Amino acid sequence: MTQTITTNNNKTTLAYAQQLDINDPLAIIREQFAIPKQANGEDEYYFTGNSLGLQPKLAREYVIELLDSWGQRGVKGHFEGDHPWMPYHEFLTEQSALLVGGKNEEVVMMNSLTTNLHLMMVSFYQPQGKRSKILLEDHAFPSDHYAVESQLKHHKKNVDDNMLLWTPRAGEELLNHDDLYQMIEHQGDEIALILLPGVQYYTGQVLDMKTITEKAHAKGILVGFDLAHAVGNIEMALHNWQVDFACWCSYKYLNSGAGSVAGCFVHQKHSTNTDSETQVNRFAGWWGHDKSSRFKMENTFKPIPTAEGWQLSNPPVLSLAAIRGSLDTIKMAGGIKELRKKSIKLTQYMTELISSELGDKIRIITPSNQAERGCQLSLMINVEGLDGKAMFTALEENGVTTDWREPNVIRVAPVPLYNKFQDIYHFVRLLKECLQ
Ligand SMILES: Cc1ncc(COP(=O)(O)O)c(C=O)c1O
Ligand SMILES: Nc1ccccc1C(=O)C[C@H](N)C(=O)O
Repeated sequence: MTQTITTNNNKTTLAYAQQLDINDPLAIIREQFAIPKQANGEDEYYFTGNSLGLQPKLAREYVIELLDSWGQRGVKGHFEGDHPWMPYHEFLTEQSALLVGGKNEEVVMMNSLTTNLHLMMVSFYQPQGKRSKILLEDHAFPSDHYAVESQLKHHKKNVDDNMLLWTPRAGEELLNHDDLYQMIEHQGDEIALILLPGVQYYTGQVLDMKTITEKAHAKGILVGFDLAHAVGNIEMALHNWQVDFACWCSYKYLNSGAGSVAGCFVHQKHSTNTDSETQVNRFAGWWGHDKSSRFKMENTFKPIPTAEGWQLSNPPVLSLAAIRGSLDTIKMAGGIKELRKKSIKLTQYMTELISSELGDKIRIITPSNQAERGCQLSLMINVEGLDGKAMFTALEENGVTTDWREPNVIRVAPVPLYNKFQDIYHFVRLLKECLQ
């Protein structure tokens, strides 16, 4: 396709995007990733790090290293080598804690996201008397809905009466925090748990986790966050915000491969009590048991007094190896602070280019304020007779990978670890051509 972008001002030229790439201190990190190719052999314009992140070369290297250790050592690999499997999850703790702003004692990589949501609700959804409701948002990722609904049923609670939904106002896509605060104010003593995303998967809206937690706690409500779209994307301070728990997956902005092991945060205030009568109840397994006596094979569960005390099984170490490779790559880039700096520039540039090149043909439903959005922009096609799904397909045929989410949004996420400013230039150019 020819380049049809107009050059009425500097920002709309390819040269401008090239200049941004030259001045980008993180540009070199792209080389640490495997970039999928188009049929013509050129790099894809990949914008779906919000669904599945690209493969870090270190992830591959560490997985192969682990396979070799298994091949060479057999069972002795649990205890031998540079990265023995027994404590393998511990190699991930420090970097994971930095990503969510938790203490090392508050973070553990284990299980999968929805599994962890369930385990956390077992511990932190304890309906008592009229305080029996769970508040979530109406458009929460379906898995979260199903998890909440099944937890209510598990407690023999009527779902319609006990699922409280925070819904955008009529005709709006974004959630209005004032509406949530009103619900907390007026129905707070009926709510046992608030479970919300850190970043909403459909609109890309960042929620004010700090204020939500404060307001909920003032009414005696526990708060958990699903950070699938937040971790590795925005900066967080879960410990200081006093968040009770959080769960996230590692295959989006954490680039650890499909279905890779997930993360979990449990605030210190809930884990230090190991008294068998008064400790926070949980579904327990041997990997959560005190490490020094784990192999004594005794029947009394003594939880590790940290988030690790919620582990069930010895983890799939091949997956942990991929996560370690990804976390080391993020560290190489300078951590989440540096990623966020570039991310803000990428989304800002994309917003400006869409606005100047496509005007009102595209409506960005993601908040325009930087504090309320991360990498992802959610686009609606605003042209009579053109449907978004067809546009998504046309982009795909031109080497642009985005994703389509029903009912009518194309999600694009320029990711600071591996996206170039030039990717954005080409995305807008091709979108413009597809729209014509
Ligand atoms: C917000 C959110 N919650 C839950 C899930 C489900 O995750 P998993 O399949 O890893 O349990 C996803 C992604 O698939 C998600 O984006
Ligand atoms: N794990 C997957 C497997 C297959 C297809 C999509 C996913 C996703 O992760 C979707 C993502 N959570 C989303 O925000 O849409």
